[in-house]
Amino acid sequence: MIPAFTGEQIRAAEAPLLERGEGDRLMAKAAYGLAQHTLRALRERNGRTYGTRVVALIGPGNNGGDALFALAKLAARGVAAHAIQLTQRIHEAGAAELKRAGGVVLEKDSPEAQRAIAAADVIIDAALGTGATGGMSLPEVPRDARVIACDVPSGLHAGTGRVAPETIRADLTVTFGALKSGLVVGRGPEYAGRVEVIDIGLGDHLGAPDLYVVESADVVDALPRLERNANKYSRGVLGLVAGSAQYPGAAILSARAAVNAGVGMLRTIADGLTAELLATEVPESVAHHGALPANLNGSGSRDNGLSRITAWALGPGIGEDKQQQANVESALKTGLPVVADASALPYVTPSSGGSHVVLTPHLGELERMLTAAGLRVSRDDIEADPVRWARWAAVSYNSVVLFKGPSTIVCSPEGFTWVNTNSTPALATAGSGDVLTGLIGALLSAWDTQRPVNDLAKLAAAAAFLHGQVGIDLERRSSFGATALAEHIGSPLV
Ligand SMILES: NC(=O)C1=CN([C@@H]2O[C@H](COP(=O)(O)OP(=O)(O)OC[C@H]3O[C@@H](n4cnc5c(N)ncnc54)[C@H](O)[C@@H]3O)[C@@H](O)[C@H]2O)[C@@H](O)CC1
Ligand SMILES: Nc1ncnc2c1ncn2[C@@H]1O[C@H](COP(=O)(O)OP(=O)(O)O)[C@@H](O)[C@H]1O
Repeated sequence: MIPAFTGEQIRAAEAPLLERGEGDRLMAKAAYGLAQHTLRALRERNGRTYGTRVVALIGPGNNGGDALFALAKLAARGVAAHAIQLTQRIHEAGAAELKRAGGVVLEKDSPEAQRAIAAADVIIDAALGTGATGGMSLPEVPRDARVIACDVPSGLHAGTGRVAPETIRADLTVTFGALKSGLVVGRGPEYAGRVEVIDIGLGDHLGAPDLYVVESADVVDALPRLERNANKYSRGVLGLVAGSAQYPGAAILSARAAVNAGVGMLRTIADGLTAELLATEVPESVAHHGALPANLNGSGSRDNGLSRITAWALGPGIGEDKQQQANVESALKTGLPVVADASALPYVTPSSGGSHVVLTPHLGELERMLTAAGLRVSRDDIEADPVRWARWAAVSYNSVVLFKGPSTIVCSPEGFTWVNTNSTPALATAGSGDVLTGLIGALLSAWDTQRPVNDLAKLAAAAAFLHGQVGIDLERRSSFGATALAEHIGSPLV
């Protein structure tokens, strides 16, 4: 897990060091890291560093200071180093160091500045750092220049990932002290490009992180182990309430994903066309036709095998089907681990959530969930601060909330947050969420309900990582749809 922090948290960690007079040392480390990555970008782009051209956009604060010291180091290596002064005041010691090293400071609107920008191999964006959220006019940057953001792209909110209209897209963000949350959620990944973290020695001063980014090692830890003496029941039996006359395909996708993710047994609850298709397309599934008994925990379920079910996956493709809606309600009453998606989400109420419940809304569904919980929130509000609203949902529904999107945000009701950025826009295809539901369902069917809810949230985040990894792997070969995703969903598990 990679810990990520808000801008406020980073500045709080920095404060005692600044009080001890270590500000210059921190800035020197940041500048060194920025210079090293700029040299690497120059070598990649131009095959050399000597004689190349770097322009830095310099704002009024320490962010500009970092870049001025970095430019000075580049100038000393034979790089033509130009600082564009965007504000009346810039970091004085940094500007002096740059001039001493042979670099140049240019006025923002001067013809020299425009020429320097047009000829730049690399542009360093150091207008604003974590101390600001935009409102500064920035020059246009040429398309063929590499853009490196200093700490954060200027105007990007380091905590939320919200961007100002003028924010420039970077190819690389060199960030200092620790990863910032805003670089991995919201619009952050789109604007930050690749992110490199430079250790500047904040170490012990950093408190508990704002959130964690999931890595492949976390996935290995989170997945259930296959025991030598396993049998199909001990591996877990997933009850899948999915599909309707209108959307039978969603049930097929979820069922296929659950089977390929290694569920011990899949019980599908469906009728009509969905049931017929499941019988041929997913022969591993064991069908239950007709309505579920309203009281599944009562006597009578043993005969039809429903009592063997260890977890539920609810919602893909049930649409307006009344019987399937009633089945969702019956399944929720069992108190078994549940993943609820799509049309099942409205049946989870703020009081019926629980520590074994994973809710998987996309943006529109999250908005509806929050509204149903009595919170006044719009899509725009959620997009401006997705972590905040995913947390509100997790707390309001006392459930794990996995908020799907380009970055998937997973919150436990205890306040911990994990983010998956291991994904590709190729996953934005109809049915992709149904596959995720099947995968989470398969993992949940083997879930030990004695384990803490935070571990359940980690499991859900691991599922998002796997789903993303399969998308990335498939995309390398060709474009793909949800059927291929379901077909390969187990591939990173082996
Ligand atoms: N946090 C750390 O551990 C370290 C931080 N460093 C750098 O320091 C940065 C934070 O420094 P600062 O707090 O000085 O913040 P910034 O460099 O982000 O600048 C904020 C300043 O910009 C002004 N400002 C904001 N919006 C403006 C606008 N639209 N037009 C004109 N001026 C505007 C503010 O009044 C404030 O003075 C970090 O991003 C990082 O680059 C480094 O020096 C190394 C250590
Ligand atoms: N731009 C994107 N980049 C990466 N992943 C995405 C993107 N858009 C959507 N996804 C992922 O694709 C899946 C879509 O799920 P969902 O919205 O429920 O679709 P559906 O209901 O059609 O199955 C989610 O896992 C989501 O995280």
